[in-house]
Amino acid sequence: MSTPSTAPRIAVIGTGYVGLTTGVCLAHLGHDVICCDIDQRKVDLLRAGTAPIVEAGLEDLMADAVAAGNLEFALGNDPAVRTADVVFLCLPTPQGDDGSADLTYVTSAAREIGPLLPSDAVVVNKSTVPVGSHKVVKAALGRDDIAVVSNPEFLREGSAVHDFLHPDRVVVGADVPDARERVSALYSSLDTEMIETDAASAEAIKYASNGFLAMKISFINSVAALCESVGADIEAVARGIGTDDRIGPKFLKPGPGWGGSCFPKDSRALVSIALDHGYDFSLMRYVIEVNEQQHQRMVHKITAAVGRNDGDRLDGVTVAALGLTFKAGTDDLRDSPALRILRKAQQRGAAIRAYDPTVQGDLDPYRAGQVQNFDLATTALDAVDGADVVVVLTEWPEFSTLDLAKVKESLAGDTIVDCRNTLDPATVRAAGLHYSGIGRPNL
Ligand SMILES: NC(=O)C1=CN([C@@H]2O[C@H](COP(=O)(O)OP(=O)(O)OC[C@H]3O[C@@H](n4cnc5c(N)ncnc54)[C@H](O)[C@@H]3O)[C@@H](O)[C@H]2O)C=CC1
Ligand SMILES: O=C(O)[C@H]1O[C@H](OP(=O)(O)OP(=O)(O)OC[C@H]2O[C@@H](n3ccc(=O)[nH]c3=O)[C@H](O)[C@@H]2O)[C@H](O)[C@@H](O)[C@@H]1O
Repeated sequence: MSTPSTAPRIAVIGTGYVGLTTGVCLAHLGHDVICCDIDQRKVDLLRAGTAPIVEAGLEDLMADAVAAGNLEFALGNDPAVRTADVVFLCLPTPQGDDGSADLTYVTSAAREIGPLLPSDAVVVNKSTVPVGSHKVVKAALGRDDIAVVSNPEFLREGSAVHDFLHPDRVVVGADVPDARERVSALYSSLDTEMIETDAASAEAIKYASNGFLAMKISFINSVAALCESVGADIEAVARGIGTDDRIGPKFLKPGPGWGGSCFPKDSRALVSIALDHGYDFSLMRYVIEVNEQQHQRMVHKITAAVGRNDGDRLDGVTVAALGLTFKAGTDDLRDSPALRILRKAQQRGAAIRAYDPTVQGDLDPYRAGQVQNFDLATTALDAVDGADVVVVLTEWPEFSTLDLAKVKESLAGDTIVDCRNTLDPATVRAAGLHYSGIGRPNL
């Protein structure tokens, strides 16, 4: 795609999951984009044509956009922001000690770029930030002439490119109509619903979306627990309720509890935002509590699978953990339920031998720290060899086609705990193994 001569120049600050996807996709849509980051390793990889994250289709689109002359990468934000018409902030907003969102990355970048921006530039906040943050960003910029627009992002890791280019909606919130229109125009070639609103509502939409989705999963996990008690099958129940248009079939997959870089921090931030404004969002507090119970329920399943009682120690038990990322299709280990559950098993004395297709070879120090004290295997069967129990924690497709005869042969124990309902119980049983899933009847 060639760059139209009137194309706005876009600077994207932060090339993580959101920033890189945003930069690459906006360049793909024909805009003139420069992606900036302070991480030398990332910028070196990007300039060499390698995406630093696992994300379907991203590297190919990136190569096309670079070849078309629409996309560049820069170390640091100066001088890119000096000539930018629109600057996207795609910076981390991690959880602070009290559960609130930590805005430090966003405000320090805003303070840095404020004095550098040309007078007609617009700053777009794509990071997930508490309601009212547009005012905080504006104050940090220190510029009365620069409008701040909220344009929250709804992409999922693993399908980020698809989600960006085929969104259910694009939300653009600003208190200055002209700035809102300039940002909305960047998405004009997408066939989607545009939700144009004020900045505070746009910021609230993002937290309410993530909160609602987390609630849906906590709900289905609770129904799965009930199914186990009453002998019903959660797969049938989820199908039965999901066909009601008002409920919908998505986000009704039971599992080990929701995790990842956003739901855990955003659900807590929502509780914190509400409290700051005098409202006790008790529903959301329970959604979080149910999720924590779900992790604990998985540990109980592991304990039961090796013939121990609830609460017993797991000394002498080797757990073969299949999957470490917070879901399939991503290499992200941040707040992964798999890690939480395995750490709990470890605290009870279990040894962990883990396999994940994205946790291989030389890991960067952050990832290596996440899986510290795990024995890392290079194949699923290698992890299983001599273990006392197999626990499927991430729904990687390769686990649903495991050679169960070989598992049976090499496993010291006799049970697969399937925290993702990714295996067929009858096939597992036919291989001579016990099957323990989520909300599935024990036949
Ligand atoms: N990961 C996801 O799927 C989604 C994340 N979000 C939100 O988007 C925001 C960003 O999240 P991720 O992309 O996951 O974060 P990330 O941690 O993957 O990426 C952030 C990037 O910002 C860079 N950075 C930090 N300070 C900088 C500075 N001063 N100048 C330039 N670059 C700097 C870091 O080096 C890093 O590459 C967060 O608020 C998150 O809640 C929203 C939707 C989806
Ligand atoms: O703000 C964000 O960062 C993003 O958070 C989620 O995206 P993501 O964290 O990439 O992953 P999801 O696919 O939503 O899964 C989150 C967690 O819920 C779990 N999950 C999801 C769906 C389901 O039916 N059951 C279930 O247990 C997943 O395994 C995972 O642990 C949202 O889906 C995105 O819309 C949002 O932009």
